[in-house]
Amino acid sequence: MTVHESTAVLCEAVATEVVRGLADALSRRPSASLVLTGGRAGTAVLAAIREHAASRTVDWSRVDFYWGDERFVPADHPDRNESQARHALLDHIPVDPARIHPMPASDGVHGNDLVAAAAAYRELVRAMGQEGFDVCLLGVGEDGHVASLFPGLPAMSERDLPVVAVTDSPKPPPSRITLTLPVIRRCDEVFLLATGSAKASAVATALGANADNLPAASVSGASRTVWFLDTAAASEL
Ligand SMILES: O=C(O)[C@H](O)[C@@H](O)[C@H](O)[C@H](O)COP(=O)(O)O
Repeated sequence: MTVHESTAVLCEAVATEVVRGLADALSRRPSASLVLTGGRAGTAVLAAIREHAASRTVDWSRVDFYWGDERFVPADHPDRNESQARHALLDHIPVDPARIHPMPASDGVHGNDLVAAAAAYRELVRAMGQEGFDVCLLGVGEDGHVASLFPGLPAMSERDLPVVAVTDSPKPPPSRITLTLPVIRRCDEVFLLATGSAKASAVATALGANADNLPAASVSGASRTVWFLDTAAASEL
């Protein structure tokens, strides 16, 4: 766990760790993979990566970009995590377009068929085999959700399928696609992001003795799990 005095300092710290993790993976393999998250903190981290001095040390053309979750809305809808990620980072670094793997939109090849769209992304993730993603970013919600895994909802109980459809998200919009716990737990490094006093209760619960099955308390990386907090989000620890 690391605590930072401001969101800007937190984002710089996360950017440093993401760049390090990707560069390390690329030193060992032909490609690396990064799972992006939606939300304000997740998007601010992407902008920090864009501005980061060491960002140039990463051969971005060898990085595969996936999403932890996505809102099932039209591709040009402002709610799309993909649009926000492209604006904050992907449009500004030398990526290989074929290595950007957005979750389907509701006006894509699967039309408004959320189940088919989730199944298509499931096959994409399955094609990775048993190897996990290298780095996974997860914003933490006020209720302790991560990705589109919400407390007590069915997606939290999925232990087989790596990707599922969500139709009952308490955080609008209701229809989403999300990675599930088993595939998140195969990620090598998981970085959880929480800023602001509204997250303080969820953070304290997730890191406390009675986390139960809070989604944010249920995820971990295969080799490393780091909580990045600002002082407000850490204020109830
Ligand atoms: O698609 C989404 O809504 C996000 O993936 C979601 O999991 C988000 O990361 C958290 O709700 C935190 O969002 P904030 O950082 O905006 O509070």
